[in-house]
Amino acid sequence: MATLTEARRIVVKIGSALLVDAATGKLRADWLAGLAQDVAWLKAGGADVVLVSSGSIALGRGVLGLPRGGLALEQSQAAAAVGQIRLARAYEEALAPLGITAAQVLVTLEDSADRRRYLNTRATMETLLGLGIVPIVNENDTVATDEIRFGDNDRLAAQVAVTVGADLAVLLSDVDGFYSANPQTDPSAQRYAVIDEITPALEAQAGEGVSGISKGGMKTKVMAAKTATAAGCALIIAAGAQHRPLAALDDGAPHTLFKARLTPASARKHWIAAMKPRGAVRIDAGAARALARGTSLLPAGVTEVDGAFGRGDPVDILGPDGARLGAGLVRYTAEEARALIGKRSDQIEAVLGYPGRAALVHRDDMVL
Ligand SMILES: Nc1ncnc2c1ncn2[C@@H]1O[C@H](COP(=O)(O)OP(=O)(O)O)[C@@H](O)[C@H]1O
Ligand SMILES: N[C@@H](CCC(=O)OP(=O)(O)O)C(=O)O
Repeated sequence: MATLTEARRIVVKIGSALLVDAATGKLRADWLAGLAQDVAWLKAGGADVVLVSSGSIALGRGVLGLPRGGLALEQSQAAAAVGQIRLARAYEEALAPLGITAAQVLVTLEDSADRRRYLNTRATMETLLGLGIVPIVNENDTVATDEIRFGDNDRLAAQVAVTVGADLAVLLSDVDGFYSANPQTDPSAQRYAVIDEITPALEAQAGEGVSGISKGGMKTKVMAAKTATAAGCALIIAAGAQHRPLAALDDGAPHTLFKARLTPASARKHWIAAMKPRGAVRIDAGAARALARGTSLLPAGVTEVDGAFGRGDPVDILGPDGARLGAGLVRYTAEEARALIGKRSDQIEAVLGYPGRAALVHRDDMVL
């Protein structure tokens, strides 16, 4: 299990109520400065950090002078457009003094449902993290219609955690964990410290939020925990309102930990193995030996390509005798793969007319 200081890649979700003062509609800049220190501390310990931050609507509605209470979809989208620019700037200004570069990433539900967009998002996030940058993710509220919305950043955070293969997600909230009932309305509610398995009975204990500027309450947090833990990512719900909430968590502040059910790598392999193949590549004996040693599949070892697949699609990997060795996500279209049969890596650019990638199927995307 990954605790805060052991985790290698951490997604932290920040709710609107933490970042924006409900009474004034203003950003809580001192709190954000503390959070930036927490991020710098985690990065100094060697972790990659992704922030999923709500607050665009809460910030924007203050600027636009919109009344309290529910907003029409167009109003919240307009508020998000105004608020998001301020939100991104606030993170940039909080992180820059600590030598950390922030990047803004706005996504919709479709970006995780469509495999190519999903793989693209993943590649971009990987590049950003490789450069030491902290991506600040939010839903692209201005373009997302109701049907294609997450609508709450709890589930978005879990999706981001799965996408980047995080081993820990932390949902910072106005409550310090998951209780047997809503503690704001039921004083006898008890906080769970550790949850190994999310049962229907447990799920039924999660209620809506009551704070007014937040979305989803505990229901979406438990749904997020289900998504994350099934993909090998532990999830913590903790209170975020205090100064430096992550340092406080490390000092033993109360929280609820949902344990991961698999490692991120094994969860990914389960996912790949379960996909329906869109084609097949046959490989030679040398390539089969190389794959068994754990290397990626290069075009040089391919002898035949079947099917009409696109980039990122699952394909079967067949041995020289046609026996199925495994499956993987292919990095080229069927047409490109055919053109690359038997080619060395230094010939790829000449064949395709652009540099391309060395591996046809990367070992992280392969299950044997
Ligand atoms: N079983 C529960 N345990 C804890 N909090 C709960 C529970 N059921 C409902 N809640 C409510 O969920 C709220 C947290 O969610 P929410 O208001 O959406 O905050 P955030 O902005 O962090 O997403 C709590 O303040 C509480 O009112
Ligand atoms: N994307 C929306 C966030 C919606 C949301 O989940 O809010 P919250 O419950 O405060 O985390 C925004 O930036 O306002």
